[in-house]
Amino acid sequence: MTAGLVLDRLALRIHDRPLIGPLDLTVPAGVIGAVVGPSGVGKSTLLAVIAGIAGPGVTMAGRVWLDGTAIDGLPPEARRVGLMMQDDLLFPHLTVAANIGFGLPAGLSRARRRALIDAALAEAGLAGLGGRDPLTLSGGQRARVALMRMLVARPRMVLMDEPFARLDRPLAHRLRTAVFARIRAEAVPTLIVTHDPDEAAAAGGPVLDLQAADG
Ligand SMILES: Nc1ncnc2c1ncn2[C@@H]1O[C@H](COP(=O)(O)OP(=O)(O)OP(=O)(O)O)[C@@H](O)[C@H]1O
Repeated sequence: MTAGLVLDRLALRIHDRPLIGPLDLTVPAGVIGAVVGPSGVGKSTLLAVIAGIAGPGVTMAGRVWLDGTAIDGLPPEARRVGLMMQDDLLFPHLTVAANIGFGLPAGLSRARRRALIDAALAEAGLAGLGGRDPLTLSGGQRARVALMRMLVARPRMVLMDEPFARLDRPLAHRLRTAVFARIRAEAVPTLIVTHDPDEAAAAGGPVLDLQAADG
């Protein structure tokens, strides 16, 4: 069994048009791989296929393995993917604490939920801000809420689509360093879509450079 995420002769089509692949990639547990390539080549679609949330026009051949199990036939909720996107998509009508709590499994006691949320807030440097409306936070703070919401769900892999692209460079750099360290500590395989060569290098794992599929 190969621990981690394995794309095995994965090829994607959009309706009748080949989009990417066939390609192979192995991202071991605790390693962050980067997906790069020109705009429109299919980077976001690749992540959506791995997560099981691609639209009906997208078809795939090949297999997606996670820790030795083929996950490509599983419903998205069974894949246990943590997603972080450019727009962090925090729920504006929920408090910061409730946004993080949204990632927690059902069935926990109130006290346990509260303890986990407080620990996540403290880790993110947001202690005391749990009652705030997300729209009153800075971009960097919102990104940290999105990270903690993802991590409290204990994902088995992490997929990030330009999560820092909207932040200014110094902040993006600081946040990226912290997020990468935190994700490595979770020891899950991770893929990040990026246009930034520095970010791909900082990820440190394999780089998947997508080019337009021929024919
Ligand atoms: N469900 C769908 N139906 C039809 N076309 C789609 C669908 N999903 C994606 N596409 C098309 O597939 C192509 C790849 O899109 P995708 O967003 O994956 O590219 P990308 O490499 O992430 O681009 P960018 O770097 O600009 O974000 C685009 O031409 C897009 O319009």
